[in-house]
Amino acid sequence: MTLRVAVIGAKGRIGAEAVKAVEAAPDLELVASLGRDSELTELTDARVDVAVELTHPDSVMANLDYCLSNGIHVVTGTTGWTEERLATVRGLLDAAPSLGLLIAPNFSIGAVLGMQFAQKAAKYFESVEVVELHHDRKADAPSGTATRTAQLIAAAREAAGRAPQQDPTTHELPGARGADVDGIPVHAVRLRGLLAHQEVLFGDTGETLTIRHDSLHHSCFMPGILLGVRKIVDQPGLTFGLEHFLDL
Ligand SMILES: NC(=O)C1=CN([C@@H]2O[C@H](COP(=O)(O)OP(=O)(O)OC[C@H]3O[C@@H](n4cnc5c(N)ncnc54)[C@H](OP(=O)(O)O)[C@@H]3O)[C@@H](O)[C@H]2O)C=CC1
Ligand SMILES: O=C(O)C1=N[C@H](C(=O)O)C[C@H](O)C1
Repeated sequence: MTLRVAVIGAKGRIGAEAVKAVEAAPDLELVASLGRDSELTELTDARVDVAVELTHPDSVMANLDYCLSNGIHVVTGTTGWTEERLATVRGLLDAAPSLGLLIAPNFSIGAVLGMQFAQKAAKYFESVEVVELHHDRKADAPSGTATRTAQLIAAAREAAGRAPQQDPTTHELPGARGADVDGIPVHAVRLRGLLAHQEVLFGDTGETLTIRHDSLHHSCFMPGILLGVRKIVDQPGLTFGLEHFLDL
């Protein structure tokens, strides 16, 4: 069956790449491309099966509300997820139990593997810090990927019975030690010329381990997006993270 797909945020950096990827996929049909000035009713007019939502933290909730209230599955990579927002989308899904929603902090297979490796390493090291580096037009900090990575590391440390990291710093300029995500310091670099990069630094007596991933072109996110589109139609409810659709 050919899936009827829309891209919301079709003129953006990742959205424009997603348009090309969907058009090139033999089992998918691009039936709508929406920008900031488009009407969401275009989605229902075009009888969309799956919407790929790649916009902005300020607009994602309204887009998901429309889709999930109108029988459309969603794959989104937009950032800005909080517990409160997740509770809202769970409510929308409860009212539409046949629909699926994939929220993927990162669609790149390498980045997902990097997060998994970091989660695995977490219990073995006393110290850990996350450094994410992105292009200078990024709307949010820290990145969705870094936030998720830190959350996974913190959960793995807690499950292993590791005490929170001690930081003896008493004199600092505000921000010098990064953001605190569940007890893990996360540092955000913004630099023209970069795309999306992350280093997870682990340290313990006499050794360090660095897990680094580099996204060099937006094409790296496309296999994950296409996988999400194909899988989400058979996966009702909320799926958080592309790893759930991979054989890891
Ligand atoms: N999960 C992942 O793997 C990835 C996630 N991302 C995330 O995706 C999001 C988009 O990133 P990026 O492409 O770099 O950002 P861009 O700013 O390049 O693109 C966003 C696009 O969405 C459009 N837009 C804004 N509001 C709406 C709306 N209400 N309806 C429709 N379109 C809208 C913007 O229009 P206009 O140009 O008029 O403002 C713009 O074209 C970010 O949250 C980013 O972090 C990015 C890369 C990978
Ligand atoms: O804005 C971006 O570019 C990216 N956003 C996502 C994030 O915040 O983690 C994914 C990737 O890092 C690119």
